[in-house]
Amino acid sequence: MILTVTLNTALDITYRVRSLRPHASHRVSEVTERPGGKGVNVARVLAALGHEVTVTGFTGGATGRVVQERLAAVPGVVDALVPLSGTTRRTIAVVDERTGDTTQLNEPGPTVTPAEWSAFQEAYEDLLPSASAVALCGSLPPGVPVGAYAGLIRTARSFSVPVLLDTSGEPLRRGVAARPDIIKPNADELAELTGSHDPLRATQDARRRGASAVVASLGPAGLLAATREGRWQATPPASVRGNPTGAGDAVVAGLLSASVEHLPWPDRLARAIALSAATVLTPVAGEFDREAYEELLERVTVSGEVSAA
Ligand SMILES: O=P(O)(O)OC[C@@]1(O)O[C@H](CO)[C@@H](O)[C@@H]1O
Repeated sequence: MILTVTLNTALDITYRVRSLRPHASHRVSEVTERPGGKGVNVARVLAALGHEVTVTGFTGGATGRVVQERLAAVPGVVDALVPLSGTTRRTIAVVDERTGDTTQLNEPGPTVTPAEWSAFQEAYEDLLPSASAVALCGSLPPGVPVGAYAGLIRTARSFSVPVLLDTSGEPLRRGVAARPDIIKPNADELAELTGSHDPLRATQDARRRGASAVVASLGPAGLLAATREGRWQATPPASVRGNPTGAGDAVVAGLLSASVEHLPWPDRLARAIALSAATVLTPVAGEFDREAYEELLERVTVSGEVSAA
């Protein structure tokens, strides 16, 4: 199975409003609720692609129960979430129907006690022997040490399980130094990590800092990958309009799915960018339009060069 870790799970609430304006009161035309947090979205996409997936991280309180009930209804996803005395957070995405823009409000999440953090690390070690790959995704809730991902990467390596890290800020910086197999920053996260706003330089710099492969998601410009095997850029056939929440999680799912199938990098990137674009076309994170995905996969462009041996 593929293991996804979401330490800060969430109940993702999406509101659609006619037109979002600061200082105004709004009527919500549609509300959707989904189990979320980045690794949960990754798991839902992987399961839809036919992979066996186990979800771990923390869950607690009434919101946590809703997240678990909703997850139980997703075929192919096994729930291995660790209980928490605090309450799982909510995130709110507000979609402006007029412009299609999305505004995201993410709660910080519940405080994790040292005993709960230890319980999680034990559960994680028990899951690793059955994992073909692990994805460490999203923000850290209060109480979890800032070097948490670095530690989880080292533990995965001791079990010879490849790791993809998708986070930001200091947890990303420390995680990169622990030498993950893949990181997937967006342009801002990459610039914050390296201090460079030139994506080409920044991806190379992030590799020098410890990541074996760097796949930067550059929004409508697609994906830029720097790996040991070579460098590539993957672009969708045309820019797609819709809800971008979860587009990065679909990239992670595509990369993991293709890497456990041992596909070459250009195929991994093609799958990732097609899934990401197909996710933008659906109104909520963690879901994608399969027909659109298959059609986009035929038309994505991957250009680049293989490194000299
Ligand atoms: O606060 P984090 O952990 O960085 O991000 C959380 C989150 O906004 O990311 C997903 C989209 O990628 C949403 O489903 C989710 O709630």
